Amino acid sequence: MTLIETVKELRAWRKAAGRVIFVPTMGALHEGHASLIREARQMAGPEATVASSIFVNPLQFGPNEDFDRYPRTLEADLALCQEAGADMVFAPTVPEVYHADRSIQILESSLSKALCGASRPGHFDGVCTVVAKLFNLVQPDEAVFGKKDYQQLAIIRRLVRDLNFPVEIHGIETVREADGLAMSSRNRYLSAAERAQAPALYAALSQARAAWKDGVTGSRRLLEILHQTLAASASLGRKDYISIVDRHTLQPLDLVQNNGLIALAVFFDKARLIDNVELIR
Ligand SMILES: Nc1ncnc2c1ncn2[C@@H]1O[C@H](COP(=O)(O)OP(=O)(O)OP(=O)(O)O)[C@@H](O)[C@H]1O
Ligand SMILES: CC(C)(CO)[C@@H](O)C(=O)[O-]
Ligand code: BAL
Repeated sequence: MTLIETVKELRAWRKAAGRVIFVPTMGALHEGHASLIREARQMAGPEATVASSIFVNPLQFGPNEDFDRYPRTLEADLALCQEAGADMVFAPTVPEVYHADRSIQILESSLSKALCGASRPGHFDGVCTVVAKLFNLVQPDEAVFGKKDYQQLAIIRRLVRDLNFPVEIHGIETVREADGLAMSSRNRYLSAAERAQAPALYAALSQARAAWKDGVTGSRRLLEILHQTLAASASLGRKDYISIVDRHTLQPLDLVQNNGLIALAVFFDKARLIDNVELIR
């Protein structure tokens, strides 16, 4: 596996790389990331190249967010990438990616207004800007993203459509701990007591999904079910949002016939955790 840290080296690598499948990350890698890289390896077969990136993107963090203390574990990350089947990892510094006097960025004006985007203003503009830059640098044929960050996946699909990036986007199922908690780099911020309560998020989402499968289609009732479970078993959590939306447009739904998404974000002190389930027949 090759480690590349500069744009110049990356450009040279790309000329010889053939078909590329790309997995962008912010590092602090876990089994969720490993599953994306393994999936990319599967898609690539022996012929194509699997590339990953590790870059904590300052543009997508708000002024009071955790950019400075975001975990940086490069050595362990490289070992995980190699074990999962990556051929190349691009791990640039911030000045390598952003010119100090940069003056152009991407703004998303629709899908980013709800869910996480509502409480993280500018976050998805930062994500779109860095993903566009990474796509221009790595020039992948296909790219793989996790459904844990469902809004991000929907916005990346829109980015590719609206700006004509020749990249096929794949969404991969969320990998969970044995007790249901969605794996996330930010789970390490949880205290023991918070970690014990955090599986309640997926338990509540699963209960609402089970009720929907049993015929409850009204969002109001589904949200009541969710809130009841969370009130009973996640007393340390503070809701940021819990919403039922169309899984493509991310617009709120009153009734869910098909193609719904229940998405939530809950703060446990320093850790803001997100999770979601699809309501698909
Ligand atoms: N549990 C998971 N299962 C599947 N994919 C995941 C999981 N967690 C993250 N991903 C995906 O990995 C990619 C990189 O995400 P990122 O590096 O932000 O990881 P993260 O663990 O979600 O970190 P954070 O806590 O910052 O959200 C994204 O496409 C994201 O959706
Ligand atoms: C897509 C991404 C790598 C852009 O910084 C990041 O938002 C992430 O890790 O999900
Ligand atoms: N996985 C999304 C990256 C972020 O929270 O900034």
